[in-house]
Amino acid sequence: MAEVIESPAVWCSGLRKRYRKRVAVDGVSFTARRGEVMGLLGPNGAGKTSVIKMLLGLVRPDAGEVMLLGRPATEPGSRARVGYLPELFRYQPWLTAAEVLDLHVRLAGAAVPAADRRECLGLVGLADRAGDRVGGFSKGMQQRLGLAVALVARPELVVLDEPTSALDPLGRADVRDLLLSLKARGVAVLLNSHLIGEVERVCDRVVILDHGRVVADGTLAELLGGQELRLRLDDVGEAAEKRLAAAGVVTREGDHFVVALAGERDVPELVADLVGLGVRVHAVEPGRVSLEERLLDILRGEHGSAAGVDQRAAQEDVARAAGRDRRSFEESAAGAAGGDRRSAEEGSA
Ligand SMILES: Nc1ncnc2c1ncn2[C@@H]1O[C@H](COP(=O)(O)OP(=O)(O)OP(=O)(O)O)[C@@H](O)[C@H]1O
Repeated sequence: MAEVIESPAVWCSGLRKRYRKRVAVDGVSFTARRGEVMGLLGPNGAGKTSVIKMLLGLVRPDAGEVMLLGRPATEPGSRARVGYLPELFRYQPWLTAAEVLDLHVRLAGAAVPAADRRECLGLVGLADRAGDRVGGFSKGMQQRLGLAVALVARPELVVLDEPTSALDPLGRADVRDLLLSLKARGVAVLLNSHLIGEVERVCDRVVILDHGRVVADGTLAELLGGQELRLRLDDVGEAAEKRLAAAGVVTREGDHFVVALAGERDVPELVADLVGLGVRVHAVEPGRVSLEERLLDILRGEHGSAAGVDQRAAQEDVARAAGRDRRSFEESAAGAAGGDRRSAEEGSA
């Protein structure tokens, strides 16, 4: 029997966009698979929203091709199974939340039973506000409504441009659960977010953009590399040092030994060996390079380079050892996220 190969949720190749003299997107290519949550990361102005808008036909690319769910994005029908939450969202203030959903269901030409529409509002925590006018909604409630709009027609691909920018921590946790439940149902999600912790928790794969180019593309495991172990030890003799070195590359951080585990995953055996060699073991903590550290590493390596780094070089770059600077990119980026707003084409795909 012939193998059925499912088309990717998103495939794009060589996307370019210039706004007057400014090159916003400079040859972007990537693939997002079905049932995968893919994160789009990068600093302000990197081109993330421009890429998203080109994928959805809201901005015309100067060059490049896009396929959505196996169909060329130039076919209007290719967006029928795509849900979209734009970065800047505004809904008709005179309509109720339920009416906004009804309108979008009609625009999508979808047949969604009333019970499913109500359920969708419930999913985003707006069940008891269905009959209230949107004009009286807080920003976070409007963003929740935007999520319902993106999800109501049961899309196979959901594109979310900063879906939690207006949400409180509980709302963010709700969205995380929502994304995981979409993934469990085989829905593909493309997520643009500055909240790196959020991306790290839910994404299978990450594409990092900088200056309009892809500077890294891979699964979290590929980007973050192997596991680290932090051990607080006393009385480490020569034999114990050798045993540690056999487990992986060892660095010292104060009274901690940090071991980048090279294949060895049997931590209890390592600890037992160390104890056997007379070492006093005070603490053993798992550690992994965070996506935030990796992102900063990549972006710092990139800035100022004239030619940009190709994806393979970038991936080799990210496979290198742990990041150094622990400044919170998430906080600074989230704070800056509201800073560079332009008029944007809005709407549902
Ligand atoms: N409509 C537009 N007209 C002119 N320049 C634009 C327009 N849209 C985007 N740009 C420029 O293109 C570049 C990329 O912008 P884009 O919004 O895609 O970045 P982003 O990565 O989404 O940024 P942010 O994280 O700040 O939302 C920026 O330099 C921006 O000023």
